[in-house]
Amino acid sequence: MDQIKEARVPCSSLLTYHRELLVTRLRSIQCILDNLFTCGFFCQEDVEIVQQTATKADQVRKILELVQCKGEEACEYLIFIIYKVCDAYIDLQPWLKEINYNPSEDVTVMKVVNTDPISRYCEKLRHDMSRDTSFIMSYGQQEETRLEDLYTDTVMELLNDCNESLGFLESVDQLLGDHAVFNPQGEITYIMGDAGVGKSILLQKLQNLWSTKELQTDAIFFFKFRCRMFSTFKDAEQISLRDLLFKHNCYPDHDPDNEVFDYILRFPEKVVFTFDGYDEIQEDVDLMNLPEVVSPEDKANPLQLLISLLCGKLLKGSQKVLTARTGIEIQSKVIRKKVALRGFSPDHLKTYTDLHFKEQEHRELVSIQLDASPHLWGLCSTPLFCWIVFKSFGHLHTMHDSFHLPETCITLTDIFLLLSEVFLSRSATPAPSLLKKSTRCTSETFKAGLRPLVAFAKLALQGMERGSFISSQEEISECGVTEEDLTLGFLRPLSEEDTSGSSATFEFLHMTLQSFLAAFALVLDEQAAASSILKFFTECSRRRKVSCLPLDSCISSSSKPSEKKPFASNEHLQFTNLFLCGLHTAPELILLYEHAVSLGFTVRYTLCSTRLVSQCSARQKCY
Ligand SMILES: Nc1ncnc2c1ncn2[C@@H]1O[C@H](COP(=O)(O)OP(=O)(O)OP(=O)(O)O)[C@@H](O)[C@H]1O
Repeated sequence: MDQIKEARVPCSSLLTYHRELLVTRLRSIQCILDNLFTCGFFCQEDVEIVQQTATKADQVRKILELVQCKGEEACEYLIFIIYKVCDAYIDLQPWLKEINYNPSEDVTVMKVVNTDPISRYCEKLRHDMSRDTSFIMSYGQQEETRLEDLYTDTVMELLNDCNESLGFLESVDQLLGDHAVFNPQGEITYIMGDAGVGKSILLQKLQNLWSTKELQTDAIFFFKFRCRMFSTFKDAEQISLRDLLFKHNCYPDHDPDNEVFDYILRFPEKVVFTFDGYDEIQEDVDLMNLPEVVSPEDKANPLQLLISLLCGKLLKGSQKVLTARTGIEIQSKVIRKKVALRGFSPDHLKTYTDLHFKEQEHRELVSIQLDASPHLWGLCSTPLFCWIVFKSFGHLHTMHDSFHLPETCITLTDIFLLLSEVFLSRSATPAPSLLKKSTRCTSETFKAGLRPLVAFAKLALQGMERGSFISSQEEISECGVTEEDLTLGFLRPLSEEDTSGSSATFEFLHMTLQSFLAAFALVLDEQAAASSILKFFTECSRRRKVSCLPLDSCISSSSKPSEKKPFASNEHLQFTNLFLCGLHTAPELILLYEHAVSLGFTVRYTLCSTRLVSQCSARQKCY
């Protein structure tokens, strides 16, 4: 052991011998100064001497000079700082390997505090990411569930460029790995799936795993975006890549020299991006006529920045995870790996049931009903619908001591009517007493909740018509939704990162709920012309063939869609159409119509039922 110690090259000699390399590669001077000062090797005057030196290279020269004057222990400690804060001194890690650096026992007991802006920023990112992803946002502003208490794996099928199966992904932490990569040149991991199948939650899980260092990746930066945010900027608005990353995620503190952004530009492979909901992009910017963004210093339209990032024209080498609804085509040459989400398998559903219901008795009751109804079972393989069904089970139990869904409750329209009933009953019914539960009376709940229901439905329809999933406070008030109504659960607040504006904005709990309520509004609208109820049918048949997205126009010269579309996909409109079909037979609606008429509403029930049935009977099987 002593012999090994004697054989060591003194650290002061190493600093002399490799001086030139250190001068060119040593960055993050402040962290070195902070630690040398805290450990007593440098006094305040030494620190000031270094800080007053003009250039970075001269500052390093000064540090080396001073450290060498302080003796071998100080030199050894300097190298130890470089070794310990490896993220900040990434350029010097090969050098440590080259000199076969191994810290001595004496130095390892000394403390090194990481005050490097890059490492501090990574810590801040992880901290914020953990805070933002630890809960599943649900039930308006009132209830939140811990992600770890409810997250259940879903079936994740790996596909090749021809959409042939390459097997299944076993767990989310392997998502960024090399398994099933069909195109190593591509940089996008593309996740697709139907509405409510769990794409956003999968990303949330991925982000949460990264925040706790459980994800298999050496990425130290993680930026998350919802694609719809890119459509909320004004056409002429231009921002820099730096602002896009920092203002819409988290800002680096104490970084006067812009070291964090420089680092990101130098090491893009250390960055992971998630872009959720590519189908939600409103393509009303003429991308073909915008100049390509290739310089990270240039300001550009945010949508253009997004496309440049996805195509690898900006931050080439960074890893991108992109989600979109099934049916959105993206060229294979930019895709590295493709994953199709297929929802809960029977085993997943069992796990989810166990997580959702704490009482064994409840679990059994739910399982019996699921087993008895293949249709309900089918709906529950989609996590969103499963969540609604289970919430409704819970509601029925709390309010009415019943644990049975009505026999009719097997279509998606029924499920959303039940959800609406659950929401509306929150204001209509007083808190249930422990001893005496009220009797469930659906029609009474709907009657009592007609005013807020009509207001939410109007808001949903207006959003659909102007092509938006986001509502401002003013729009909400204009439709007659009150402060109190907001607590029912139909809407949830959007975080500032998801929008470009600063005032409060809201979205419906899920886009399918907006589609459902829009259908509701269509059948209740007393003003609109009779033909308007079918307007989305016409819209959908007109748009069916258009499926190109901005990414296509960026990476190839594919023809530009001829029409201006409010959304890249019109699935939300199709949902509305299908809900219209479903609604016309719902018994709750018949009662509600009667009530609405007695209150002076003119409703189109008869009209819509006759017209829609003839138009859509083929499509309404499960709606
Ligand atoms: N893996 C999961 N474990 C538990 N619950 C889930 C899971 N996936 C989804 N959910 C439930 O379903 C709801 C909807 O999921 P999510 O928003 O991720 O769907 P989506 O595929 O992104 O839908 P869309 O395409 O409409 O945006 C979640 O809020 C959550 O309650």
